[in-house]
Amino acid sequence: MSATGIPADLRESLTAAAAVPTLLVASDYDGCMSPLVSRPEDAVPNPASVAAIEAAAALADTAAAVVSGRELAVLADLSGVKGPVTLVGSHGSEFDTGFVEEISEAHRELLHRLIDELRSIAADHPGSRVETKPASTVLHVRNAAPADADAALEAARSGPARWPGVHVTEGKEVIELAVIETSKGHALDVLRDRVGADAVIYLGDDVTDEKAFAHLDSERGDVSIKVGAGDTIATHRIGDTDDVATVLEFIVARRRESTGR
Ligand SMILES: O=P(O)(O)OC[C@H]1O[C@H](O[C@H]2O[C@H](CO)[C@@H](O)[C@H](O)[C@H]2O)[C@H](O)[C@@H](O)[C@@H]1O
Repeated sequence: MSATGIPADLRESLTAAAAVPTLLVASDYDGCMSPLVSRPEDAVPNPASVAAIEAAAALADTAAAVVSGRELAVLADLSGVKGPVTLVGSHGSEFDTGFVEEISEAHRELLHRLIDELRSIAADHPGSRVETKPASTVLHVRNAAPADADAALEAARSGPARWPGVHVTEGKEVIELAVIETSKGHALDVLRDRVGADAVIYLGDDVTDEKAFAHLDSERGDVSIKVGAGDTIATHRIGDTDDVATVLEFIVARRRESTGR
């Protein structure tokens, strides 16, 4: 998609948002800034998206953020995105100042039990693997044969996902079990308040991004953009990670025109 290929209604919404006094532009990482790949540690970002989000953050009265399910330190490492872009990890619960909810000893103890349990499920289903993060653990089945993937996910759903205190999110070829509640929507509220944004633009592709979309309001000028297929409450949709770069570049160009810098 070239800039001229951006759907007319989305161009109109982005142009209006780019003209507000203070703007926040935020994107998800995996599936938006970075194409989905087999191994989570190989998820490198699209350089054009990195350049555009950094350019947005450098503009007057404009803030930019990447809000990801990744652990914050891993997000910083993998994305290579530099300040003044704000990075938020762990599905909106991990800021550079720490977690929005304190991770207690009881949380840590539960997390260890969850990791042990998911590792034992993964061992029984070839091709699946376990990712660990400070407040959650993820069972990945992208590289498992379909029957193994289904069986591994079902074992997690009917087992540790039902334990008390466990917060479950099913994403793209994953089930994630967290010991605290997470919300990208809450993260956007915090960022909006922090910078006093008059409008927020957010791009996301996965289930946890729906919580972010739910905190946006097109009536007040916010723009929600779903990337790829799947049900969504977002008001706009684009195709893939290349389109994300195109949209971010379009926002920067329009914002430059409207701020005159
Ligand atoms: O909120 P996001 O930035 O989109 O992070 C969501 C999860 O992304 C990662 O998993 C996904 O991407 C992997 C690499 O492309 C892919 O292999 C996997 O199937 C996807 O579900 C990450 O590993 C998770 O920790 C994030 O929660």
